[in-house]
Amino acid sequence: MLGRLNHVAIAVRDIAAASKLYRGTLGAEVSEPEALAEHGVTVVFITLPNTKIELLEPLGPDSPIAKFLEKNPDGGIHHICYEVEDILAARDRLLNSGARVLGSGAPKIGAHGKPVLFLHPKDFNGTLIELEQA
Ligand SMILES: CC[C@H](C(=O)O)C(=O)SCCNC(=O)CCNC(=O)[C@H](O)C(C)(C)COP(=O)(O)OP(=O)(O)OC[C@H]1O[C@@H](n2cnc3c(N)ncnc32)[C@H](O)[C@@H]1OP(=O)(O)O
Ligand SMILES: [Co+2]
Repeated sequence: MLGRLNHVAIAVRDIAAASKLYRGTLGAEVSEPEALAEHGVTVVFITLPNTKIELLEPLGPDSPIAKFLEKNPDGGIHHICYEVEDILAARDRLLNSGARVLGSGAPKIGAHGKPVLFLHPKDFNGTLIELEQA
């Protein structure tokens, strides 16, 4: 079911400073910040030869990133995103297996304009998994 690793997401307090670090110190290609109010994040993507790094800064009062940073003050790896060929078939397979699909279970549109779903970290070795329609 799982396709390529689409991105690894890192929660940061200051996305401008983190972008400068990746662009300057690490010499990486970093996109411009994009506010995704419906997800409570400001996001940039760092393009790598084989995948991307997603930097996430809290946006708004109910951001999941703000809550994550309360427990992880220095930031850190927030989630990993796998591509799937058919996100609805993937969702149904996961639900049938007893795994928790977060939210209503209906995919939302993510930063790449594709449908995404999230799976509860407690069901997957303490790792928040995002699935994105390939
Ligand atoms: C979609 C746009 C963009 C894209 O790529 O396209 C993004 O990726 S946006 C990313 C931000 N959106 C989300 O993260 C949505 C999914 N997340 C959630 O629904 C929540 O954050 C959830 C359910 C993972 C946790 O929320 P909750 O309010 O329950 O917070 P708690 O601190 O109470 O967490 C409960 C429990 O889970 C552990 N936890 C929380 N976040 C993570 C994490 N990122 N990785 C691993 N574990 C996590 C937390 O420590 C708690 O464990 P406990 O042992 O009870 O302390
Ligand atoms: Co993501």
